[in-house]
Order: sequence, then structure tokens, then C-alpha cells
Amino acid sequence: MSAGLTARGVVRGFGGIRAVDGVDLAVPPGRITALVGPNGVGKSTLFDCLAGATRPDAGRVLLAGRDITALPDHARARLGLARTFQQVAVFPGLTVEQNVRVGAEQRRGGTARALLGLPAPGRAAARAATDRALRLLDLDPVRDWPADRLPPGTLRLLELARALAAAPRVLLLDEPGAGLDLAQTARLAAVLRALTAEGMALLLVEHDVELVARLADTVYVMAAGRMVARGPAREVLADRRVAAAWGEP
Ligand SMILES: Nc1ncnc2c1ncn2[C@@H]1O[C@H](COP(=O)(O)OP(=O)(O)OP(=O)(O)O)[C@@H](O)[C@H]1O
Repeated sequence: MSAGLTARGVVRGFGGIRAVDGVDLAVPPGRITALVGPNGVGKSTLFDCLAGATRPDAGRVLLAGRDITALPDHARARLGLARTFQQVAVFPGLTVEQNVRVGAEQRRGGTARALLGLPAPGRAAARAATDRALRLLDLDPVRDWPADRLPPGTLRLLELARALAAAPRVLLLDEPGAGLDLAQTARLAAVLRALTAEGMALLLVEHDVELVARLADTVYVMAAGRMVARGPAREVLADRRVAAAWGEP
């Protein structure tokens, strides 16, 4: 049984297009895995199959050895899988702190308990998880701001903080570096390293080659729905064929 998240032979088509065409991928604990490739090669579709936003036509997705292929995204979240979105998704009317608190509540099944009219247990634990996530992403100074007043880079960090407050075992990040300034990128890199040191399994879909080179342990390269290369970041990124597939000169 392999820990972390694993895809085996995943296929997902749209009409006549096989967006993902029989893909294997491993996202092990304590490592940063990156998925790269030019636009339109199937990265987001594979990401959605892993996160549970869409179902594969064939193949399996395993979380810590358990087959989760048929589970919807919210059931996967309860098992310790969290994700962020390419188009940042936060609650604009809530404050930064309230947004992160939503993530912390998910970790305790708080939404289900609230629906049943039961008192929320472990309120202190949720508060502690919220505070930690806010601190990690340097969001304390803006914790009372409405989310819709944040600049794009800070919004992205907020989305990450909310995912982290749920204390996931596996975290899927869709373009986490997009829109960040240099200081925010450095903060992101430090946080992701710290999380993997604690044993979290991380997958990044990322266009920023420098960020991938700086962070990733293992890089997978997709082209036309298939994996065309995978291996240690330094080797894969130095490969000319990979640079060509990625659209580099
Ligand atoms: N909902 C959909 N309906 C029809 N076709 C789709 C759908 N989603 C993706 N596709 C097609 O599947 C292929 C793979 O798209 P996908 O978005 O997964 O690629 P990508 O590598 O993530 O691209 P990008 O880097 O631009 O996000 C493309 O040809 C795309 O047009």
C-alpha cells in the first residue's frame, strides 16, 4: 500500500478528446511533486480527477491505498485531501479570518454538525488551526479585512491558508505562484517546504519554471494527455525535450 495520493491509468475524455489518456502519478508524503506542461495538455483535468471535481472514465485514484475514485470532492476532503483553484475561490463577503475558519471547521465535520443542530466540538482547536494558518501565510495583519478587498496575491495566500486550516494529508495546489510578488513567493516556498517536512504530500500544477525548479522534488511532464517525462526536478527540467514540450526556447 502506498501512502499519499496515487493515480493509476486515469482516463478522462470530453466528446472525442481524450484530455487525460491513461496517466499514472504518485504524490508521496513528505515530498513536493510538480505537474507541468503547456496549455491544454490535460493538467487541470487530471487535477480535477484527483480532487474529485470530475470522475475519470477509467483508472483509479487512491488515497493512502484506499480507492476514492467514486467519492465526491467533499467526501475526499473529510479523508484529508484539500485543494486550491486556478481561479481563486474564497467567500468574498467574509473576512480573512472567517474564510480560514471555514477550512478549520471542515476538518471537524463542523458543517454537518451545524446542519444537525449539534454544538460544534473542539472550538478551541478550530481557533488554533485558524490562527496557525493565518500566521504561516502572514495574514494576521489583514485578518479582519473583507476578502474582497485583498489584492490578488494575498487572495491566493488566503485560499492556501483556508486549505491548510483543514489539516490535510494531501494538498493539491493549482498555480499557487500566480499573482504573487517576490516576498509572497518566498513565503509560499518556505511554507510549502515546512509542510512537507511535517509529512504532508503536495502536488503543484505550476507554470512558473523557477518556482518548480526551486521547490519540486519530482516533476511530471504532460503532453497531449499523457505523461512524457518524470523524475527528479533537476534532471527533468534540464532535459531539452522537456523544455521543448513546455514551450521553452
Ligand atoms: N469541460 C470540458 N469540456 C470539453 N473539453 C474540455 C473540458 N475541459 C477540458 N477540455 C479539453 O481538454 C483538454 C485538456 O484541457 P485542460 O484544461 O485539462 O488542460 P491544461 O493542461 O490544464 O491547460 P491550462 O494549462 O491552460 O490550464 C483541452 O483540449 C480542453 O479544451
